[in-house]
Amino acid sequence: MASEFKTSNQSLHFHGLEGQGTRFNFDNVHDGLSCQTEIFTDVKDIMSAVIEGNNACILSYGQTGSGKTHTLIGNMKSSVNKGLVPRAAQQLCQALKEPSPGCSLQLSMTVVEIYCERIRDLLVDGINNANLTITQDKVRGTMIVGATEAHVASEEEVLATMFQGLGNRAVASTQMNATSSRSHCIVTLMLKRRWDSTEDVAHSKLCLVDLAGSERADKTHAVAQTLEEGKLINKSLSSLGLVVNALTEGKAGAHMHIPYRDSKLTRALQDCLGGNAMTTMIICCSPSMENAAETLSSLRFGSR
Ligand SMILES: Nc1ncnc2c1ncn2[C@@H]1O[C@H](COP(=O)(O)OP(=O)(O)OP(=O)(O)O)[C@@H](O)[C@H]1O
Repeated sequence: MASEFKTSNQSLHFHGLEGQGTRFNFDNVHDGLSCQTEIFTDVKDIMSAVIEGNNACILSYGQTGSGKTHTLIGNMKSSVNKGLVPRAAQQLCQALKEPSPGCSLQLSMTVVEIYCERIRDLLVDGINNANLTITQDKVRGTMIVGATEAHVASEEEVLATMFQGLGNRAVASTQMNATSSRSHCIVTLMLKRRWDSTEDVAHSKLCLVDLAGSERADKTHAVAQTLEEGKLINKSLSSLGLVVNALTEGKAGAHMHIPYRDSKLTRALQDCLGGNAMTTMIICCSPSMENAAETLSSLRFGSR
């Protein structure tokens, strides 16, 4: 049985559980009939910000199987159903061809995952890179030390690199999704701008984050390793929520400590979440009544 969603452009009335239902307001709300082109339109300001030199982040949040990877990657065989990463790649690669006068642009990318609070470079095989560290570079901002940086110049190169990385991602079969993502996967597209006359450089980046599923352990029938993974996933998602809360309250005027260092996820995304960076979180929801409790929890997370 399906949960009941009544949606308008910016609000959603969710009536999946007992009671009167709950209304949520978001910048944009899409139902099952929306296509990927519409979702990309919602993030067009983010794309402009990155091309103009700011950092940005798009996070895909939701329980396992709710469509996070679908939203970011989509169906490559159909131009209508391509996800956000190929669309962002296309737009950034187009920008490479149209630099401002006296300026040149270069694009590079990293693909990493955070699995059980350990950062792994997905662009190399093997376990030697299984616990990379994070540093704060004076010029480039938050960096993952030792992550392979691939130079890319076309959408095809971005996608080939991304799929090479995704092939190495940690997945497990849970009761809710046969190939459930058990890690947070971060695809970072980095734009370097260089002025010919002064040789000055400026960096901006877009982090596209496929978060691990926010499921409850009892629903997935998780045992041992999967259960431990689940606990760490939930802990890091909760840290993300606390950082988002602190940033929102900080904007309201209070001088808040932002707990970026409480998880690898928030530390890795530090300069794409706060300051002048633009952040969009996409909350993916299951239409099934069976998942109503998770859906409500995801909607509450997104409305912080
Ligand atoms: N809006 C959609 N339209 C068509 N198919 C979808 C949609 N959302 C999800 N799916 C399909 O549902 C399945 C699960 O989706 P997906 O892998 O994106 O979930 P997920 O949230 O990333 O799960 P996990 O956290 O377990 O990795 C996939 O086969 C995907 O193609």
